Amino acid sequence: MQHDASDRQSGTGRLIYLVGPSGSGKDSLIDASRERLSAAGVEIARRVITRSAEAKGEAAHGVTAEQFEAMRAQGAFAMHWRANGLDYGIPLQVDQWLSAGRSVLVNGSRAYLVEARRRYPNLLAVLVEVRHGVLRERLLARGRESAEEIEQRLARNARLQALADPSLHVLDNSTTLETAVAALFTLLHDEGVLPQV
Ligand SMILES: Nc1ncnc2c1ncn2[C@@H]1O[C@H](COP(=O)(O)OP(=O)(O)O)[C@@H](O)[C@H]1O
Ligand SMILES: O=P(O)(O)OC[C@H]1O[C@H](OP(=O)(O)OP(=O)(O)O)[C@H](O)[C@@H]1O
Repeated sequence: MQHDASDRQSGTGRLIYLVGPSGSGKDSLIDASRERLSAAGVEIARRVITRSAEAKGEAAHGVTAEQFEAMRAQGAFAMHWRANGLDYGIPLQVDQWLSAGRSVLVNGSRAYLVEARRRYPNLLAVLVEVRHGVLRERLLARGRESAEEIEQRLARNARLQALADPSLHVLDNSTTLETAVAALFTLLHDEGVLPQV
């Protein structure tokens, strides 16, 4: 089924497009917010990634490159991109949720933000940031990537930081996850995604 921009905006649901460098804590923030988001009626998109299912700390659906290409060719993705040597896809189900008036949180890509905004003009772009130096520590502590892959992620971050988009709402995750979760919910209330309390 083909969708155009007006189809994607027809519901009242809001796309919450969460971005930030690899290692800034997007997955951790999503996991720590999952129950509260669900209770508030916000859906969380499950990413499809060409990363092995055994990879630590990942709630995504791991597929082979061939499976990903077959899914893409069948139109299974609302959005997809390639980064860090991996393919990432966001299931088409996101569009059904939005059309039904449900807000949806997506773990997105900064490099894909312009295209995401073209498709979903009303999206809420949220940037998870950490203080200088923390990123390297977090990536090393996560222990999922090799030293070379970590350096590539840090270099990608340095390139993408230079393109910072002023419309991004910044959430700091340099301290505790609880602080970042609280900041996310404050933002969702302030932006009208969730009712004011
Ligand atoms: N506020 C925090 N304090 C300490 N460690 C954190 C915090 N947030 C995330 N981490 C840790 O940092 C690493 C990277 O987090 P992750 O959620 O995988 O980042 P991303 O999804 O952005 O790549 C993980 O090991 C995670 O446990
Ligand atoms: O254009 P960028 O903003 O750099 O984003 C590129 C990709 O990296 C991030 O994934 P994730 O944090 O899961 O990366 P990882 O594979 O290193 O965990 C993000 O969710 C994107 O899918």
